[in-house]
Amino acid sequence: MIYTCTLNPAVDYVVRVEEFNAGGLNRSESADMYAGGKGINVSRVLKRLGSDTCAIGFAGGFTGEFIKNELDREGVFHRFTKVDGVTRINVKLKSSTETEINGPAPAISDEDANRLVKVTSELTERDWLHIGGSVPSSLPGDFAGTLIDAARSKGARVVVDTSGAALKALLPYNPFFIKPNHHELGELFQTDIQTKEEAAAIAQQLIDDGTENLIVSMGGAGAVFVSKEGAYFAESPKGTVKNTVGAGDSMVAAFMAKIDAGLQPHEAFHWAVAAGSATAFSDDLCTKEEVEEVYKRVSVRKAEQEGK
Ligand SMILES: Nc1ncnc2c1ncn2[C@@H]1O[C@H](COP(=O)(O)OP(=O)(O)OP(=O)(O)O)[C@@H](O)[C@H]1O
Ligand SMILES: O=P(O)(O)OC[C@@]1(O)O[C@H](CO)[C@@H](O)[C@@H]1O
Repeated sequence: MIYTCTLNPAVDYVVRVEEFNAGGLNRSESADMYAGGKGINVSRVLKRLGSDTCAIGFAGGFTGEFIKNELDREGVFHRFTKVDGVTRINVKLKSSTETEINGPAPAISDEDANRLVKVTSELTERDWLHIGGSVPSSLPGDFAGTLIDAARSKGARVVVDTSGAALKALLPYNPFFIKPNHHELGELFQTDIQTKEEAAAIAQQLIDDGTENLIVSMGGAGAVFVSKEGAYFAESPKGTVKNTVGAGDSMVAAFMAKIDAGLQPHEAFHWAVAAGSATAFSDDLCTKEEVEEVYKRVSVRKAEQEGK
């Protein structure tokens, strides 16, 4: 079972405004609400791809109920730790550009935090623990590490999808898989990554330090995969981009689903890029059929090794 842990879930409120006028009254043409947050997106895609998954994390208030109802509607198992506060609403404004306003997390009590640690300590060596997204500021700084220790002590495989200081703090846990985008990877090394070759060279340093598999996503420019077996480059297929929210999460879901199904990592990478692009080309997250169609249009090649 692939457990996804979203410490700070959200209702994603997606509004479309033809021409956004900052400081004026805008009327939206459409407004849609989705159960959001990185782990929740990953679980929704895993379910669509046919993998066993369960979403965990903290949820509270009417927004927490909305998320649970939506997951029930899609048949996604969940086991959230109920908190007293209200789960946030994140505004995703689609106009000529995409603007995001992500809300703050509700306060999490020590008792609720301990209840979630107990859930991850019940995993087994057949399970995965994916931890994604921002960490509520009321939690201890090393909370995600505590969850990882609890899951690892039972033999579970750990995947981390955070950024900035949170990602830096979790790298010493040697995750099985991480997927920063090129900005997030550059931020870790205080550099600006422009090309796939630069991304691969920096990713290699993290592999040398103990991360097992790493995808660097680069939006419409494609992605890079690095492991001990070498580096691969993928080109994103062309298409009409409707929504990139959750494109990265779709990649993570497809990579885990295909590894869990026994595929080689570079093959799972090919599916990951297809899932990311399939989500970018649809209004909501990708479906299995969309991923299969886009897969045929993704090209992956092994990177030349230096000196060859
Ligand atoms: N314009 C695009 N055209 C085609 N594919 C795209 C485009 N933008 C994103 N993708 C696909 O989605 C993947 C992930 O995109 P990106 O690098 O933006 O991830 P991200 O920053 O983690 O996204 P998010 O945090 O919004 O989920 C890319 O590697 C690519 O496969
Ligand atoms: O504020 P965080 O936790 O970093 O990111 C949350 C979020 O932007 O990530 C998902 C897309 O990856 C959205 O569903 C959600 O709103």
